Amino acid sequence: MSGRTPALTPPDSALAPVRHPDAPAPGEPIGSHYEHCFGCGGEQPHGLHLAAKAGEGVSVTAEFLVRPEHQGAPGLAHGGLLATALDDTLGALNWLLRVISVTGRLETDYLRPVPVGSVLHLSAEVTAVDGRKIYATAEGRLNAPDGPVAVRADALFVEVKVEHFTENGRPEEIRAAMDDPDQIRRVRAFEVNP
Ligand SMILES: CCCCCCCC/C=C\CCCCCCCC(=O)SCCNC(=O)CCNC(=O)[C@H](O)C(C)(C)COP(=O)(O)OP(=O)(O)OC[C@H]1O[C@@H](n2cnc3c(N)ncnc32)[C@H](O)[C@@H]1OP(=O)(O)O
Repeated sequence: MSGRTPALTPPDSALAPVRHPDAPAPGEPIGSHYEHCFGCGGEQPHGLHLAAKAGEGVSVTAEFLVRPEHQGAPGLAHGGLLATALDDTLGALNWLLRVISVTGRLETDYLRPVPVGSVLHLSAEVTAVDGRKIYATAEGRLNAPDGPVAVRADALFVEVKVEHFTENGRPEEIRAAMDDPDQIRRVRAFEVNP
């Protein structure tokens, strides 16, 4: 059973998404937006270590290996964690639009259990843009890009300014991020957005 609520249906005024001219080329790794991100950061020992790549149009793909740390039921991935995988893959779409946005709403369908040891092959694409609202969809397939669909999601991301992070985050982490030249470089990538 799956269906999209009205809040996730783009209005008639919504536009088709436009790939930014400086978006990473199809197949190019996108890299983590923050090394301590639970979804894609390299500095989170129990994190998903999600590795995303740019796709065609305004789309991305990503993979993650389900490890014992990710269990909910014995031998199976936790559902909230699978939502994290979908959410983080959707977040990588920011690099295709060159817009900073955060999840406003995420609706997830769980279609099959995901065993530990599986590789979840994720894909996400922006379907429409209406002002600051970015409508997107994602799915995760078991063990191959054309494997059975285990999870899927519809989402609304909302464009924000960098102050969303600097004004709301805990000062310790904000200071550390500001002192990290790699982090500043990642944020600067968005400042060229027309
Ligand atoms: C030096 C520092 C370094 C910083 C590092 C920067 C690098 C970062 C780069 C890239 C980041 C990528 C991150 C990826 C990680 C994966 C994604 C996540 O997990 S993000 C975390 C989870 N999400 C939140 O924590 C959002 C919490 N919510 C909010 O902050 C606000 O509610 C927000 C921004 C979503 C909206 O608040 P408003 O005040 O700005 O705007 P309003 O007017 O409320 O909404 C705008 C439009 O969106 C609709 N909208 C908002 N929320 C909605 C909802 N839940 N359902 C339906 N529509 C919604 C509204 O109805 C409105 O629509 P109408 O313009 O009136 O047509």
